[in-house]
Amino acid sequence: MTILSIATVSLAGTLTEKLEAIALAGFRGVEIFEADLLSFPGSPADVARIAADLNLDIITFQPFRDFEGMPEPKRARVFDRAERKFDLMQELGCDLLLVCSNVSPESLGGIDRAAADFTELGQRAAARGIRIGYEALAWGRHVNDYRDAWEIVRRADHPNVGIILDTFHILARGTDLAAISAIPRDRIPLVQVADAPLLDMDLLSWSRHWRCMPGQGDLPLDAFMAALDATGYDGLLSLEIFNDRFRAGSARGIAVDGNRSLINLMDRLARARGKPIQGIPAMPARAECLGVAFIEFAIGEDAVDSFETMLKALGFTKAGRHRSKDVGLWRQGDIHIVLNWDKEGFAHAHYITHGSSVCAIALKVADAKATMERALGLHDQTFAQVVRPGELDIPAVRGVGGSLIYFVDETSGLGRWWEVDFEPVPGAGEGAGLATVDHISQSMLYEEMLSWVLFYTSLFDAGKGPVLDVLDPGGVVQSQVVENRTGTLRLVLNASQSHRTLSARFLTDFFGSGVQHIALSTGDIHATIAKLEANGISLLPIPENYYDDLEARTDLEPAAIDRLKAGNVLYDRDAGGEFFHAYTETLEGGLFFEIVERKGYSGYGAVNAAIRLAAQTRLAPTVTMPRH
Ligand SMILES: O=C(O)c1ccc(O)c(O)c1
Ligand SMILES: [Mg+2]
Repeated sequence: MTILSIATVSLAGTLTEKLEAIALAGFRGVEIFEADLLSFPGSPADVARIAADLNLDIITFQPFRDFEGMPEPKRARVFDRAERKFDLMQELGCDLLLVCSNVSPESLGGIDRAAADFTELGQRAAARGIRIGYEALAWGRHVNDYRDAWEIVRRADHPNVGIILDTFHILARGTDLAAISAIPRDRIPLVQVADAPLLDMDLLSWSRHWRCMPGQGDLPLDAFMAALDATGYDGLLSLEIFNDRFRAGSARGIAVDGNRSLINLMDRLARARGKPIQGIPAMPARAECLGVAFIEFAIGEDAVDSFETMLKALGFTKAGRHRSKDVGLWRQGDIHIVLNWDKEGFAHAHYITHGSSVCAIALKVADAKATMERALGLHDQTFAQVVRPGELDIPAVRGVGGSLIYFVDETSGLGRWWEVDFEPVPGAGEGAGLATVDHISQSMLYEEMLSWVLFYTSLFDAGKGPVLDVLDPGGVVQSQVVENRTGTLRLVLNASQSHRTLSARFLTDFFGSGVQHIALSTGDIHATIAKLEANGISLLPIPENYYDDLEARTDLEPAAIDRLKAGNVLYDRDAGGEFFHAYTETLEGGLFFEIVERKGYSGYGAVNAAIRLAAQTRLAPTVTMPRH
């Protein structure tokens, strides 16, 4: 049966905090890193007790370094050191020692020499009821390939000596996976799992700082899992993630992410092979997002007038009044905006914490119940509040910054949410040509970004784009897209390590992560902008220099450039077509809208982001409006 585990090195905190977070996140096993034990103010037996109380198995003690191929007299000393660690492991109640391949310049190569060392270590370990797992580090001095490690283990020919496969070391070097299926599964005591973004850097730094949870990076983990599955392996799967951000994050949050990432990985494998995996509960497939049903703003009573005025100016019409609460529904094209200033319930709590802001996003899915089931299976945080008679109970999970993501579908009646909850308000305005929500951009803490990438891509049938660096006058902002193939789910996640970027200042002003901008689509950006301007909406002014450069680097006619300039419209193009976009000036609270027109284009205008950020910074250099 598959047992999920994690190495203590993956998390922040003291050893006790780590163990508690690991147990709470649903892991059954833990790998104790030596450094965590050395800094623990108690005996190994104390650690064993804490783990037992938490119902955690200490599956491995690691790493044991620079063992094989040492010349005498070092060789004798290495065996003495191993015996000391066996003592410690017995106290710890752990029977598997991870030996990683030797990196010492003093070590001698030679497969038979290494094999002989492992035979002897196996004999000594067996006398203590201990097993040895040999792992090839990608930067090992003589052994850096799992195929060589396996040959050594095979020749050592001792039942207590096996091979530990670590996805990072194998995939980072692009090692061929075919040889995995030739390893008997009972010779693999442990498989360590880690992902990583593709980076052009030395293997050691890449491994020690940039590993991440499966699904957060770019390594071909599905191919590895398929090769491993061919051996029939169904034992321990342990996350071993060296990552600077995770070490600075919350142990509990990162541990939950880890568990979620493994469940998601195994769910992918189960689907690929068409057979469930023992020990991993089956769950519905990733949900297809069919679009944004509505965006809900929690606002103060005193802000209702100004918000409604702004929505009107953007071309929205009041379409409904909530039957029992201070909530209004506004509509334009297929865009629905809910304004909530009720004094009770979730929205109010959100307003108290964050000020006027987006408190919920409702997404259309094929089956809301199945989506919720998957969310539960992934340990996503579900949400429920008191539902008054006559109101719909819309299933929801917690999203970025404590906001909600609602799921509505067409099959369960949830799709008619507005008819149930709202009294229609007659009359329709002419609108400004805005048709759909194109994308939603969320700003968050740098440490959170990978968590939300995993959250979205494990729950929804969506992928992630590359991490882009965007220059803000106050620093660098990292930007990553989460989107599905049809473009019905498009999110842009932003975070920065500087405190002076617009994205970071949004977090400070807003008391947390959240929606910073909403992009609305139009079929004719020039007509839409003319309407908005006539309605008194100020668009973000774009400097002349931008248009001079655009003229120099594109084949756009001068008249077309003049038109863009007049409307403060930015331009981009890709293989699919053209993109036009403009921004409203920033509203109270740091939120703004983007107006976009896509003509076959599938990106987000990232080349223009620095221009936009500089323009916004010029308009709002340091002070922001009070929020309450
Ligand atoms: O970076 C290291 O030294 C190291 C140690 C132990 C491991 O299991 C590993 O994968 C890497
Ligand atoms: Mg490892």
